[in-house]
Amino acid sequence: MQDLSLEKAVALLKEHCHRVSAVEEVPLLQALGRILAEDYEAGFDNPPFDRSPLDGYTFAAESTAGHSADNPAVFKIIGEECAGDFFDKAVPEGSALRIMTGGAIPKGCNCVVRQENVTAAGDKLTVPFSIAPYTNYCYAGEDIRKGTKLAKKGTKLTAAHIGVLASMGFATVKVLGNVRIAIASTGDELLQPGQPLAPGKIYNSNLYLLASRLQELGFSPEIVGILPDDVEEAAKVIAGYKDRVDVFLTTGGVSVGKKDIMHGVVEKVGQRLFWRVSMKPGGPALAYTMGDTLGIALSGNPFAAYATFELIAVPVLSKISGNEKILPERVQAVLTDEFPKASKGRRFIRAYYENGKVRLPEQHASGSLFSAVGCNAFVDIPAGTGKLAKETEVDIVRLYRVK
Ligand SMILES: Nc1nc2c(c(=O)[nH]1)N[C@H]1C(S)=C(S)[C@@H](COP(=O)(O)OP(=O)(O)OC[C@H]3O[C@@H](n4cnc5c(N)ncnc54)[C@H](O)[C@@H]3O)O[C@H]1N2
Ligand code: MOO
Repeated sequence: MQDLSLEKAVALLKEHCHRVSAVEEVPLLQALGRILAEDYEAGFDNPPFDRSPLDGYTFAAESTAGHSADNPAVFKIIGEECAGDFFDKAVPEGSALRIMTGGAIPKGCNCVVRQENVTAAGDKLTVPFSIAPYTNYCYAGEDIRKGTKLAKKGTKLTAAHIGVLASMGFATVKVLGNVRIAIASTGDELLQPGQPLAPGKIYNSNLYLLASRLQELGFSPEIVGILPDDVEEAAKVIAGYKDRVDVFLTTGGVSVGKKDIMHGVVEKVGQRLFWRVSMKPGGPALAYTMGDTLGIALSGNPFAAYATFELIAVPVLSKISGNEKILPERVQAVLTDEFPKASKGRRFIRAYYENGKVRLPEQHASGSLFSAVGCNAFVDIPAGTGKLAKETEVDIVRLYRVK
């Protein structure tokens, strides 16, 4: 089988997506972290009425013109209004209404004075100063004007979004349907963090990296754990997910080593779609179908797993979920550092992109993860490229929201 280009590999996987998830309507309190399936717009001004920001008195400010401590303005208090009440009559000139914070300012009034600054005795209010119209006055729509775009389709809902949607009366929201994803790592060398380190062993970082990245992208993967380097055993576990998940994601065991079990697993559980993609890192990526489930088996090297996850798996997850926002974005940028190695084949290197410029860390090995921290892009280096000098214009793949 000839190596496929990255684009062809992604296209092949997309052709085999059997399920595109349906939009769900969920109660607002269950929507945190979910992805909006449509744009949300304000249907009314919020607050819906002009209101008081203080506990005090409201009246027509004009009646205080020219008044002072020596010559205070005097009003007749004709009633009171708390937040939630609605005083539906107009307040006549020379009259005032006691009002609490959040109360609707009635007709005939256009200011509020703090109760500490005035004197009330029986129904007589004494105001020892003059006050300009619309002082201490909150307008309807001060927070959100009718028609404001509250959140766009594809937004991952944060606590603040949920609060805003609640303030606009939405009891439920339409979100993209959940994509069912299971994730496992393969390798007898792997230990779970928390276990004591032992000779020849390493900790399983891939599963933590990719499961977390999936969550960043708005997915909730099922964590399968570590599968042993044993075809029978691994195949048994993976076959248990057939048709139960949309995507079964693994790392490791896809190259040509003695323990590279995923080839044997695929023979047992499904049909191979491709093996090997013309790229570094992660070239030995393997993909298969298992009934309606897509299997994506990425290389074990942590940076290879990360890069191929973004470049191969994310476009597929974008298609299944209907969330185009998570797709890596292609832009051009100018290198601020040199990359001294020639690239025989197509290569993706980690980078930090900002304002048209792209910086490179020192370490680029597939087995090194640390230097990817803080990176937010990959440089896409075409096959047959020599050393890259500073100031070279390069193609960049920007990752979704990695800051
Ligand atoms: N003779 C050849 N050897 C290799 C080739 C080749 O073409 N011919 N390809 C190399 C390339 S490129 C890659 S990439 C790796 C891919 O190997 P596998 O995907 O089979 O992955 P493993 O062998 O299982 O692991 C590779 C490496 O990564 C470490 N690893 C694995 N899983 C994890 C994990 N969950 N967390 C952290 N680190 C992990 C593993 O211990 C190995 O060091 O093959 C090359 N070999
Ligand atoms: O993907 Mo391997 O990690 O290309 O060397």
